[in-house]
Amino acid sequence: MSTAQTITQIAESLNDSLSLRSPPNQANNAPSSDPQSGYRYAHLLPAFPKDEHYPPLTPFDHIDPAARALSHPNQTAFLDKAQSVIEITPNLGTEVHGVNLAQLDSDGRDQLALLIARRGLVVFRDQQEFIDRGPDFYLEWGRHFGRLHIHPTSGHPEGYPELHLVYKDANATFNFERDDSITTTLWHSDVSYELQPPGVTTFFLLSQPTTGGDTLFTSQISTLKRLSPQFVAFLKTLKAVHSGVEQAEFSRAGKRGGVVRRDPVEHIHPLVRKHPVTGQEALYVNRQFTRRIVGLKREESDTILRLLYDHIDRSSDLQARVKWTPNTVVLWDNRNTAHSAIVDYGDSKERRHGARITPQAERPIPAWEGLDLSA
Ligand SMILES: O=C(O)CCC(=O)C(=O)O
Ligand SMILES: [Fe+2]
Repeated sequence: MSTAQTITQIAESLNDSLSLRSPPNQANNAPSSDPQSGYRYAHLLPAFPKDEHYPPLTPFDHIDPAARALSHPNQTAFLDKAQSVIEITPNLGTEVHGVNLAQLDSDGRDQLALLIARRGLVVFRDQQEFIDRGPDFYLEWGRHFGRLHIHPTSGHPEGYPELHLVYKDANATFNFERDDSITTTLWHSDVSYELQPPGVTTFFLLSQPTTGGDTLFTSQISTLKRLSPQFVAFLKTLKAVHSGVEQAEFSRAGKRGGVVRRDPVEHIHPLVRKHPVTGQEALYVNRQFTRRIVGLKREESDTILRLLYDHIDRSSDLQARVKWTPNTVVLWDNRNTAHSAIVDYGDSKERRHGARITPQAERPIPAWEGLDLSA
């Protein structure tokens, strides 16, 4: 596919609320008539081949990398030579300077997974080697943490369907959030409609705007803790439907003309899940994909979900905001955090181009063992 075709596809296919916002760091982000000419990461631009179709995902046994680090005599040995390790907020987020992710061995990656499980979000600065190693390395990196997910609708670099891209430039003119909502904030946990949603997730920007386009994170361990014990006890008895149907329909919609590589699925997950390694309990609902609480009347379900979404939206005191600098690589635990892009650079003609490596993890473990997920 030519660059021009690729970009046309992008404009046609902005398909998920995450997939099209965008900016560069190392490379050119200046507006030009052909934003792709001379672009350093042109080979990683999103493509939407129309002929891709995948069968349903099959269950698999997930062995959590963080569990392997528990028996290590020094569970944070990979940080021993760091220049600095800073807690971004008390509730979540650690920022690390002076550790080269591209050089982490298997033990180091396991320890990293454990830190991510504990802190929810870990931000690494100055990771040029990681980013420049390219897509084959990204896949090898991600496979350490779990089976790689192929996104059903988002753009990916040609030949690398496992890499999920976010992208916006002067020619990608429309944007789901700004079109039909008063806010671009959309808290979510990635692809929570899958039976085995992602765990340790890696995300970085190849290009970024001069200002704006930060990413928000929140701790779902902390949002849960804010609720009264009585209410939490009730929530633990509940399970909810998470759906990929609207995302697929959005992609299929004529005006965007995007792809649906895998038929959309819905799965039922506990409202409160337990982390397989830390045992910590986290709220597991999100505005983007959670649709209804099983067994409750519609009004009851709507009211409880709205309460929880409002709580997540408003809890700035439980959130961290990542400001992107060139060569930053961010990792989060998709099981106990939620995040949102911030599309405040919408009028800018600059490019924002990000890549996500998305290993799947276990089927969510209910915090209350008695919860029956079979029905
Ligand atoms: O673009 C961002 O800041 C976040 C994108 C996102 O939500 C994702 O890739 O999962
Ligand atoms: Fe996301």
